[in-house]
Amino acid sequence: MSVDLPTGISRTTHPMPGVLIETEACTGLVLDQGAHVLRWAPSGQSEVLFTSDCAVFTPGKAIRGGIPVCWPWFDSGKEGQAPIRHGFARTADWRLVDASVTDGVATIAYELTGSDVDTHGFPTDVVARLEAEFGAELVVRLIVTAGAEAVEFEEALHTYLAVDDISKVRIEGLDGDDYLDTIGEPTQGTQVGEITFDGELDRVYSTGAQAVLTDDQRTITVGKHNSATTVVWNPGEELAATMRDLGADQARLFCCIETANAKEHAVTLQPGQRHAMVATYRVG
Ligand SMILES: O=P(O)(O)OC[C@H]1O[C@H](O)[C@H](O)[C@@H](O)[C@@H]1O
Repeated sequence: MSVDLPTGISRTTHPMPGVLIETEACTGLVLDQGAHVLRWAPSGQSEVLFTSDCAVFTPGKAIRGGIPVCWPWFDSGKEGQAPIRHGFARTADWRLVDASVTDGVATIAYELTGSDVDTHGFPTDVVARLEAEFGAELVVRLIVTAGAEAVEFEEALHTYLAVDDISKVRIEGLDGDDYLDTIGEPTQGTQVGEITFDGELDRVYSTGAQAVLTDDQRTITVGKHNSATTVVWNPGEELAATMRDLGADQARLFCCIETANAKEHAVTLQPGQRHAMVATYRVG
């Protein structure tokens, strides 16, 4: 099915096939691979999403930046059983099914079903839909509809936010929330006050709250709905130096705040049931 594109939305092949959004409110880019939102800049703002200078744009390879969609598993899965780390969705080719501009807001919708990809044993009749609304705010919805059988999955909108200098970043909103620190042997903790960064940080928070990131330049608010997990990640210079698609100098330029349902917050749907997880991004 080919989708008619209204003014403000056009096809692109750079850096991979996808759709480009150019409206008065913002610019943006979504790639067909992974239904991957790679760029969003509201008018008057610099790019909100980070992309590594060393990111690899090769079909079938994960992309270091933007908003990778992790589904139906997060990391190595709830019990470490995932056949593909972070799931198959982020490297699969999704189908563009809708594109519209209403009241200056551009909306893009992609779908992925079991006939589009090797699901590695995950039920093939489950449908994943990614909707992204590009305006002065960015709204991203991951909507999953179960097929003929009950299904359990994890999910994350693995968002790389561009920051000026990670050592100056503060994240508010998670004070008092429990987390699993996944560096080395996992340990439980409870957040006290703001999150700040001094080297590698990798935590899976149990929380339904919004997170507010501030650096010297601006504030980015990540709101959410139907999400019981927030993952906060920065690899720090040492680990980043070992990652071919990142590098030591890039680690200070981003912070991941991931709207998710992972680990004990995995989602179970009964046959035919639907679940929509929503992340919203606002700069100011
Ligand atoms: O390198 P990737 O597979 O893209 O994963 C990148 C990161 O994703 C999440 O934030 C995990 O919590 C981290 O442990 C992981 O390193």
